[in-house]
Amino acid sequence: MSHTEAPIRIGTRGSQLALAQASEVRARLMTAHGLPEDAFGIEIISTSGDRILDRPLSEVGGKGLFTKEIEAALLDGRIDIAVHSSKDMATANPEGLVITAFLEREDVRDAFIGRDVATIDDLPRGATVGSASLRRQSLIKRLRPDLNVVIFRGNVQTRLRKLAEGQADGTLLALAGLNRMDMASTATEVLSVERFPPAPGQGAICIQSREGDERIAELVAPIGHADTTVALTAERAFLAKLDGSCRTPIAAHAQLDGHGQLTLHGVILTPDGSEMHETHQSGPVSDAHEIGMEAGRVVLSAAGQGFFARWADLKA
Ligand SMILES: NCc1[nH]cc(CCC(=O)O)c1CC(=O)O
Repeated sequence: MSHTEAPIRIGTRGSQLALAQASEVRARLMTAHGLPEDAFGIEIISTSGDRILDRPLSEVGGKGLFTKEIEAALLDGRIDIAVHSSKDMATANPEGLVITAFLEREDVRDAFIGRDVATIDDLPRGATVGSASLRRQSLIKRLRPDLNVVIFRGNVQTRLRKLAEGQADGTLLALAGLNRMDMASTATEVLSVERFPPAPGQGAICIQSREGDERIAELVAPIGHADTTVALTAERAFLAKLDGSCRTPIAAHAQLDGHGQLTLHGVILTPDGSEMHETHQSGPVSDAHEIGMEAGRVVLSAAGQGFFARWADLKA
């Protein structure tokens, strides 16, 4: 069957993971509406996050790095739908764009990938772990202060190549990404959410469209996932509360109990992992945003002014 209308253009990064996510969105839209594959076009857009590979994400500008160029294409009308990893999105939505839906979350946990050993505990003293994420660097140093952490930038395939080449003894990746690329067997250890709390939004695909584009809003509505949306609302509110005031590592994970209650685990750490402040805040799912804000206030006041000042010293 061939489709006569102009294809709906889906914008995505070109990494294998990004393409897997865009294909999943297309497949879900095809199923939801009985549309053929050629009703959609996939447009690859290169982002600064794909091009700048020699510096940690926090130095290059952090959030927005993997989304800015795709959002510009959406605003310009070069694409109709943007597909992002929610984890890579800033908390402020650009003017003229809206988050149309979050898809049902994949596994939220991080995985350890060891070269010669299977687990973090089995790494020899002083072993090297590669990661570009401040959160992962900090959490692994907290577990194993003896480890040497090096910056690992690039997409999943690049990082796994660096690991295979011996640039590190282990690395950390989102299990969601590995699952989406049928690479779950690459993980040698799956890390629990309490021991290794994930990034806000980890494992959830986000769809963005132009404000007022009702055709796209209607098309996308059936593939949105209500529980994921609630969880992401809480996690992103926590991030928004902290974002303005610091660039310290942040972790957040919201869980629903199936009876209308949500619990958010929110965490901030120093980059060396020596100091951590965390809270669990619960309430009705209808208060997701407020629960996230409250968790942010709690960890901010527990950390105190000195927490951020000390980190400024560390950076200098
Ligand atoms: N820019 C990195 C990025 N953004 C989203 C994911 C994983 C997939 C997800 O969290 O949905 C990854 C790779 C990783 O952290 O291993």
